[in-house]
Amino acid sequence: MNALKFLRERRSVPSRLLGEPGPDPAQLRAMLAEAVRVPDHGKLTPWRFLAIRGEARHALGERLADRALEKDPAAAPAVVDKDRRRFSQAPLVLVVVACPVPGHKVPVQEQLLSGGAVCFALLQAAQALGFGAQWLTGWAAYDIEIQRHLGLREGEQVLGFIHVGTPAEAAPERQRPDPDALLREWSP
Ligand SMILES: Cc1cc2nc3c(=O)[nH]c(=O)nc-3n(C[C@H](O)[C@H](O)[C@H](O)COP(=O)(O)O)c2cc1C
Repeated sequence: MNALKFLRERRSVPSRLLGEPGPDPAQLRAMLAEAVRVPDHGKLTPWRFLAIRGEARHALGERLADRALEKDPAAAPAVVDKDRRRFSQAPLVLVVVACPVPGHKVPVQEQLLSGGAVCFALLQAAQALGFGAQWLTGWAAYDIEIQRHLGLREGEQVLGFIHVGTPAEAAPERQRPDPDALLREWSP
C-alpha cells in the first residue's frame, strides 16, 4: 500500500473490538523502534513505556475497580465493572509515560508534544503490522493512586494507554474535519 493511502485510511479500532493475537516480542520491538523515531527537541527522550499483558491487565482492572469505589463508594456496579474490565480486552496495553525534564531550555510543553507523537506513532506502527489500536486515557491516567500503582515517579505523567490487538471486525470510520475549512492563508 502506498504511504498516502495508508495514512488516509488510518483509524483507531475501539478497544472492545481488539482481541488475540497481540504483537509477539519481535513485533512489539518493531513498534517501539518506530515510536522512538519521533521528533524530540534536545534529544531528551522524555518518555518511556510500560507493557501490560496477560494477568497484569486483569490485576490492574481490579485495582481500578477498588479505586473507583474508594473515590465513590456509591458508584453503580455497572460503572465499577466497566473499570474492572477496562484493561482486559486488548492483549497488549502500552502505557506511554512522559518524563519531562523540568527547567530545561526545551519547554515542558514541547517534551509532552514529543510524547504525544510517540502515542500516535504507536498507533501507526500497530496498524502497519496488521493490528488495530486505540489511544485511551480515562480517569485512570490522571489518578495519583493509579499512577503510583503503575510505578510513576514524581513529575511523570500518563500520556496514553495504547490498546493493541487483532480487530474482531472492521473499525467504523468517523466523520473527519474538513481540512479546507481549517486553513487560512496568512499574510502580514
Ligand atoms: C490523548 C487522547 C486521549 C483519548 N482518550 C480517550 C478515552 O479515554 N476514551 C475514548 O473513547 N476515546 C479517547 N480518545 C479518542 C480515541 O483515541 C480515538 O481518537 C477515537 O476512538 C477515534 O478514532 P480515530 O483515531 O480513528 O479518530 C483519546 C484520544 C486522545 C488523543
